Amino acid sequence: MTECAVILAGGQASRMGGGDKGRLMLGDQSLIERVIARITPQVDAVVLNANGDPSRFDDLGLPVVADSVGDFPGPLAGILAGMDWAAEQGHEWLISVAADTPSFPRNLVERLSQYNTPVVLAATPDPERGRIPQPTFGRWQVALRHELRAALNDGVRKIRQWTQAQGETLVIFAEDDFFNINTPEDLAWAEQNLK
Ligand SMILES: Nc1nc2c(ncn2[C@@H]2O[C@H](COP(=O)(O)OP(=O)(O)OP(=O)(O)O)[C@@H](O)[C@H]2O)c(=O)[nH]1
Repeated sequence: MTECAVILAGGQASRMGGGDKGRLMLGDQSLIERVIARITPQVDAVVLNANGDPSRFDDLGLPVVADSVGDFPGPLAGILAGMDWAAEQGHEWLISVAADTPSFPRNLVERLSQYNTPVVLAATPDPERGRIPQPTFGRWQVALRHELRAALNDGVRKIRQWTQAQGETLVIFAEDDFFNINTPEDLAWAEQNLK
């Protein structure tokens, strides 16, 4: 079974002051270069989800797909864009990862693919809440795209509002694997703590 992945880079990065968050440098590589390097060995094909002029990503050598629903509707629309691309390419399953999370697990796809339920999400352990879903990191059955499109057209925006209705499976990973970079302070922390 072939797996493909979408890198979600379609946000506005407002907490970072705008622009493409994935282009921020962390050490000698940008966030998105780190994400590409980490996901590529885990799947058969990778597509980038971003809005605006796609030619600004030409140097990355990946196909680029934009959101097809509204203006900045959130990552669920990026997952739909990835699913539509996956369907065109003949893939049955799609992995999603976020462009602002440079150190996600190297065994992400292996772990998520152990479950054959239509939606499988990564989660991290939490002493109080038990687990915290990381809903931009998931494995999605591409055939769900028609239902997802309908939900987005109905105004659904929160990923888990939709995934819980699909009977999501949560897979627990180690606590610090999904540190994501939202603010300049996060980037400074990552420069000190992430390799
Ligand atoms: N396709 C798509 N992806 C999005 C959208 N908004 C956020 N994302 C992606 O979802 C992930 C988490 O994004 P956030 O950090 O919550 O949002 P952001 O827009 O990147 O940053 P803020 O504006 O600071 O919240 C990142 O990979 C974003 O690129 C959107 O409207 N469309």
